[in-house]
Amino acid sequence: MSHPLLEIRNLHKSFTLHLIDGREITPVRNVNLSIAAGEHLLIYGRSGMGKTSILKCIYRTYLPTSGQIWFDSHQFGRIDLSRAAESVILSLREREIGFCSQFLRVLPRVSALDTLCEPLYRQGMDRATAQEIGREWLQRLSISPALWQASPLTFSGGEQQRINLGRAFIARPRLLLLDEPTASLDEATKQVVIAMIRAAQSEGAAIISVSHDLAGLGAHTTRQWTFA
Ligand SMILES: Nc1ncnc2c1ncn2[C@@H]1O[C@H](COP(=O)(O)OP(=O)(O)OP(=O)(O)O)[C@@H](O)[C@H]1O
Repeated sequence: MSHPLLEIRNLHKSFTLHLIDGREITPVRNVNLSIAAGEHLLIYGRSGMGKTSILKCIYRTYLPTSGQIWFDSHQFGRIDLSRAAESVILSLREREIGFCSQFLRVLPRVSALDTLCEPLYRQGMDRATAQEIGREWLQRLSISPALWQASPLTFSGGEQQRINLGRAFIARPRLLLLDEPTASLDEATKQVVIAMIRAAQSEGAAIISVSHDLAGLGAHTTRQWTFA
């Protein structure tokens, strides 16, 4: 592999279950993996094993219990995401690392176009330019123009999922973390999403997907890792 963009060493994540006698569980135990630009790694494994928790540790939604997550940042050089300051993490999320969770968090009364463009607004891009890019993405995502000014709150599950993915992709992050990107999509929509992921990969993004879709998405990944 060429020089890794991300390198995880001995990652552990434990949770204390305060509501159940303070018991501790450690779903993420001694995880080591790395990924280079232009690669797509698929993490596969039984439900509840800790796959999503790995993505959340990388994105720092979760603070790792121990281990290191080295990221080769454009802005900050090689940096350990498990120890980086909050301000650094926020800046990386704005410019270098995208995350698509399984569920879209929608603000009421905000249109699909603005929901999609929000990562560009946050970068300081002017609204007209951002919306031009946003409209291109809505087209690419096969969202009907009749829905562009509507709130995604009223959208179908598959439409919400596409807006959610678009938000992760629109700022062209160098590292994309995708949690079940093809779940709950019909075949045609799944192909749209797979094409988007492949395009990001060919533009040099490193992608880590957590997915049960070995036959569909899995066929387009460069590596698969069974997490057990
Ligand atoms: N914030 C949290 N607090 C307590 N326990 C948690 C938390 N997040 C995850 N867990 C627990 O950690 C374990 C792993 O969860 P995780 O969501 O990472 O699994 P997964 O492999 O992604 O599952 P699935 O394939 O079903 O999405 C589960 O037992 C879950 O209940």
